[in-house]
Amino acid sequence: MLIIGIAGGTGCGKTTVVNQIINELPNKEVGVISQDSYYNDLSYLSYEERSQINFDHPRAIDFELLGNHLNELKHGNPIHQPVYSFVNHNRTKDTILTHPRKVMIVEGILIMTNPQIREMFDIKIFVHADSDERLIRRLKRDINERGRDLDEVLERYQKTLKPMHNQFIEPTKEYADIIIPNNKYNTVAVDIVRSIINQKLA
Ligand SMILES: Nc1ncnc2c1ncn2[C@@H]1O[C@H](COP(=O)(O)OP(=O)(O)O)[C@@H](O)[C@H]1O
Ligand SMILES: Nc1ccn([C@@H]2O[C@H](COP(=O)(O)O)[C@@H](O)[C@H]2O)c(=O)n1
Repeated sequence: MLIIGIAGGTGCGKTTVVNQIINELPNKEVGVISQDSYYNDLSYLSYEERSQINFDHPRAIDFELLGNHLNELKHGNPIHQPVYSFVNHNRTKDTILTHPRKVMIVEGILIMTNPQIREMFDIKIFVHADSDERLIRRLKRDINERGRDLDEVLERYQKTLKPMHNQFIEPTKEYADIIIPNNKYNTVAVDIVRSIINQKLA
């Protein structure tokens, strides 16, 4: 199994790049794991308490479960990937049965901050977009898709997102084998990653 980690700040376009990469690849051969599925289970907190959590700090992620799941997949076993609700700030009761594939892509802002997880990646990719571009995209996406309003996104950006990005996420760029510039759609970089995957699948 080839495991590809794709990191980068919020709004840099990780999900979009992953979708572009897997588009046109046989879906029985490539699987995707999202770090968002591995936010800690916060069922013991009220909604108000959950909304105060710093979701951009590495301790917000259940890396133990993510590591166990990647190990299971490596050993050929299926996993039950949790499903996350951004609206409720919590895991749902649902899971997605995820089967091992020849190529597994793991994407998320913090996946390269954890040494054990980082070591599991055969290829490490960092998607870069400038912070103003990321903020604009994040605003539009969170308002349209994640049930947020303007003040909420801007307050989170100033209080946690920006400092956490600078402290934890941006420094992981140094671990990357490939950095994808993504201020604009980057079809050349996507084609290169897809051809690496095709070589593995051949
Ligand atoms: N290169 C790009 N140019 C313009 N908009 C983009 C680009 N890549 C992604 N987007 C848009 O930005 C938003 C955030 O992208 P997404 O892939 O969800 O980022 P991430 O997963 O890194 O948070 C989405 O609405 C997406 O359509
Ligand atoms: N309940 C939550 C949990 C996380 N976030 C934000 O999601 C961002 C990571 O997801 P991307 O798709 O943007 O990579 C992260 O910056 C968290 O602030 C949230 O808003 N609510």
